[in-house]
Amino acid sequence: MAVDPGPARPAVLGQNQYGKAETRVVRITRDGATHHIKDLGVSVSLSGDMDEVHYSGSNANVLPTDTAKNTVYAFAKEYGIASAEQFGIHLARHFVTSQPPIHRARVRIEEYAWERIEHSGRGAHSFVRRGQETRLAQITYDGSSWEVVSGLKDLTVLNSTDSEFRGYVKDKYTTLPEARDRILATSVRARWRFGWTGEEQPVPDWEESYAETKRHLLQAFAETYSLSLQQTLYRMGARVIEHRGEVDEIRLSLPNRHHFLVDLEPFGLKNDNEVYFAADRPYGLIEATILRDGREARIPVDLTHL
Ligand SMILES: O=c1[nH]c(=O)c2[nH]c(=O)[nH]c2[nH]1
Repeated sequence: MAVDPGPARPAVLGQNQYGKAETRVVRITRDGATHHIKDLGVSVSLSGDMDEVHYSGSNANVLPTDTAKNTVYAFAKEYGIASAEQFGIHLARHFVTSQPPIHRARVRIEEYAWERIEHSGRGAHSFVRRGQETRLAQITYDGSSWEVVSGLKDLTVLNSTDSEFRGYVKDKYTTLPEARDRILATSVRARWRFGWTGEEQPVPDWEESYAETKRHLLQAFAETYSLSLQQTLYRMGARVIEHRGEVDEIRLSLPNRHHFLVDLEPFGLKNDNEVYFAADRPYGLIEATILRDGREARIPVDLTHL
């Protein structure tokens, strides 16, 4: 008897693939007080004998996309991330050789590069994202008086240790575990207003002032042992006011770019503060103005429109 060819299909399945896109994995490797960071967005696309899941809904050949995500995290722990290419080769080989229905795996990786923040504090666990910031300036003149506000946005920084968050209010909706050693990461958005209002006063060296203000923001971030992002924010602003006499006021808007430890216990692996999931939203948003004592606050509260 001839094999049943199944129902005639007027609509035939063409190319198909599936997987988990943009798994954000941050791998910290600790070499004593010197930390190394790898930060990747990994997208896995698998294809092979996948007709049935489309035609009949049978999942018998389907490795869940959730498993693809878990594999990325588990491999980051077990094998480390020497390079994006090596990590991708490892993953692609795993999917094709361990699952007979999967014939092809494509792994696309975006790597976000970090540089160390040079500073005089202890440890080497402070990083700034390469590509860096956009500089901003706003100048206002009414015929007699000047107001200059400078600033920056998208200056992304990360401390892989020396950050805690504990002792906060707990109500019946609080589930956040206290953290004694967490990653602290943010994209700095800042505006600072100069005391200079007119030509009779010496004009600040704008280029030097920008470079130094940025340097102080970075150094304060790197050198503060953080009990909260609020405390770090205050230290960043205060350091600018303390060191840059030309600046009267600074406003900082700091998104708390949460990095959650991945639970690797289900795979029999211990996560010793090594593998993190970098969440993009929602994020905490911590904002404040720091003023030279006696000066007036004039920078708008909402920095998005300045
Ligand atoms: O530094 C922090 N400040 C907070 O106010 C806060 N809230 C939260 O959930 N995590 C954090 N972290």
